[in-house]
Amino acid sequence: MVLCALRSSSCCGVWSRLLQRQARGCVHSSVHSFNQDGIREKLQVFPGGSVDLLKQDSGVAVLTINNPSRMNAFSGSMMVDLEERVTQLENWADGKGLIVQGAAGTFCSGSDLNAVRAISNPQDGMKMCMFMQDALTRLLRLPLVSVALVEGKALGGGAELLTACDFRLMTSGSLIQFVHKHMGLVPGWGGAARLVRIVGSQNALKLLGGAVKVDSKLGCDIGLTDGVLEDDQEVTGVGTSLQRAESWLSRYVEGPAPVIRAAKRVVLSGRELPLTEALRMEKDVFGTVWGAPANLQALASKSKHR
Ligand SMILES: CCC(=O)SCCNC(=O)CCNC(=O)[C@H](O)C(C)(C)COP(=O)(O)OP(=O)(O)OC[C@H]1O[C@@H](n2cnc3c(N)ncnc32)[C@H](O)[C@@H]1OP(=O)(O)O
Repeated sequence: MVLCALRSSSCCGVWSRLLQRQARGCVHSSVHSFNQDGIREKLQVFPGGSVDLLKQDSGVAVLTINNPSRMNAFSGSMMVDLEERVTQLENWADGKGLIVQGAAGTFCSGSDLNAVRAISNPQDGMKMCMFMQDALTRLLRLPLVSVALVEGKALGGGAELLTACDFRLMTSGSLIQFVHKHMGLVPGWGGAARLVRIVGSQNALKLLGGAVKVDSKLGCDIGLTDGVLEDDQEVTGVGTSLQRAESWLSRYVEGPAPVIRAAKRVVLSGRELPLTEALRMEKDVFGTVWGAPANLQALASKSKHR
């Protein structure tokens, strides 16, 4: 993953502290007394559905939230699945891009309400929340350019999930809604913190406080959505939504994997670190591409950028 790959090139500062936490396997391990194995066991008690990963030769993987009979709600075992898929992606050295989608034409309806009812005590709720914060923080920090493909509905935790990608595409009939207020909740999977960074605090407060239904137009207007795809049924001859999402993503992942992954790393450090630390990190990442094969090949070809 991004942090693992940078381990050798940085030994101080904020990243170092993050690296130490990551090395212990969890974003929260040094913040809360958080026993990941304990919560994993509790989550496995609520089975159903799966989170499926397809790694393609193109360097673009597809992660599918798959529980169609419950509108792709996250069962407990799917939360564990998600964390395991993120680990697989962290270890995928050739990867460049990631598309996160829901199965059967809808994105994700959040937590499985059956599991939510069964673990409604605050202690277990907070453990689940820390587990998902960890998995989604690591998803966002992957050295892959990631895009959420939103078809149908993204509700509650489903809306939080899409904020853990670099970009969001919506099909024209799709809807994003942070319904937490209607459930007597606020986001807990890190969705509020990420939303503020994407749309700013004013818009984030409107979306959370009003449980506003965000269609593709509003999504584009406030910067939550990066592109709109026609619904599959409205389109003939231009492929499925997934194919169109792959086509949209292709311009950002075209080229050698080390360069694309380096681009994600410098953006990530710019987004997450104080300037001095980000500059140090940028220098370290720069050192991994300067004089490397892609750089030497470009110099030898005397390329022009017309
Ligand atoms: C982190 C905090 C959270 O995420 S709290 C959870 C927030 N999410 C919700 O409250 C979603 C509640 N569900 C809904 O509003 C509707 O089911 C939506 C998604 C709009 C779909 O409506 P509609 O197209 O009419 O289908 P439907 O209601 O018949 O649903 C089909 C079956 O799916 C189920 N389902 C749906 N969402 C969930 C969920 N989050 N957890 C568990 N089950 C869910 C429905 O109960 C329904 O099942 P069944 O066919 O009645 O057995």
